[in-house]
Amino acid sequence: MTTHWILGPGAIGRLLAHSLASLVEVAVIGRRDLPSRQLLTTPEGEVHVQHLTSLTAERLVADAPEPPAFVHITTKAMAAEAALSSIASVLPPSTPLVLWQNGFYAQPRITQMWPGPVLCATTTQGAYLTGDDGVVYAGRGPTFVGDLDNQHAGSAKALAALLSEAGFTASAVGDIRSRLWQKLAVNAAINPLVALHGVRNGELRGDAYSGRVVAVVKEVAAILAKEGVLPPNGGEGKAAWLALVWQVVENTANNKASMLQDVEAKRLTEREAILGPLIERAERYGLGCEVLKGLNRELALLEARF
Ligand SMILES: NC(=O)C1=CN([C@@H]2O[C@H](COP(=O)(O)OP(=O)(O)OC[C@H]3O[C@@H](n4cnc5c(N)ncnc54)[C@H](OP(=O)(O)O)[C@@H]3O)[C@@H](O)[C@H]2O)C=CC1
Ligand SMILES: CC(C)(CO)C(=O)C(=O)O
Repeated sequence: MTTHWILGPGAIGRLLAHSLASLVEVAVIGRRDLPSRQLLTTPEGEVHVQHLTSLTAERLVADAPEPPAFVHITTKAMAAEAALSSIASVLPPSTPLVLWQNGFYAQPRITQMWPGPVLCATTTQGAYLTGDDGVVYAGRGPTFVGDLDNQHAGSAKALAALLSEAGFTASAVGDIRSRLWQKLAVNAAINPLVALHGVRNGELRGDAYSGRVVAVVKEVAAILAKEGVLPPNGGEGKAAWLALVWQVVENTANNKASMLQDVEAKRLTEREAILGPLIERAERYGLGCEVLKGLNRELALLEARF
């Protein structure tokens, strides 16, 4: 049996571990010990119990086990590089990595520094933790896999096939870069506003926030046009981005977005991975991004109080 290491035993990491465990050998690696008896609550409310091999990075490095076929990095975006460094000494440099982060921060950095294949996965599967021994699989959604330079189509295809067998709806794609930016655009329009104002996604439709959503999308659409990311669904410019954002707001109206959950738990948000790349590109292309900068500043001030 091949082995997959899952580095970052959070919501997505544990969902992945539960899903893959019957097909490949799985080890979940974190910063602290977790119980091996783990619960998964399905979207239909069924509870499955599974024993997962879980160990700390420190213990893994001390044991120096046989190298894995894949390492999935399932930390938050800003933690991905530190997590990888913590186990890099026991990884052959040719080990394929799979990055599951939102945003466009970890992906280009790790692709540039890691000698082996680096696949990126973008998913709309939804999951959240209920403690050290439980994860709720909150909603099903597609997963796309590919690498930023389109050099590893074979690995992406093999991984997508395995993920599909494990119950994900996964496809290998040749445009993962655009898909990551597309998700980032939606996250930039929704997450900071709901996190700052403590509201569910659907409330963005009201008069208090809708103008601010439009203002964010206007800046994002201009930046992505310069970046060469095509507007979604074959549409044109800002209108197409806005239509996508309102569609996601509608579909997730009752959601507490991930950034709001982070703020409520007083955890650092993924603002640097979502707003950061947009602001950096805007500055590179000489475009205004005062709205994005303002949101970033407000979030930074909020985080400073944690
Ligand atoms: N949850 C979801 O529904 C979705 C999440 N995503 C994306 O997936 C990524 C992960 O999100 P999610 O699973 O929700 O996040 P979580 O916060 O639930 O999980 C992150 C995990 O990473 C661990 N971690 C942090 N630093 C390290 C380290 N140095 N070494 C090992 N483990 C570490 C944390 O452990 P500790 O307890 O020690 O802090 C935690 O278990 C994010 O980029 C998110 O945007 C994408 C789509 C959906
Ligand atoms: C699409 C959205 C905004 C759904 O809540 C999301 O991806 C998130 O919460 O991070």
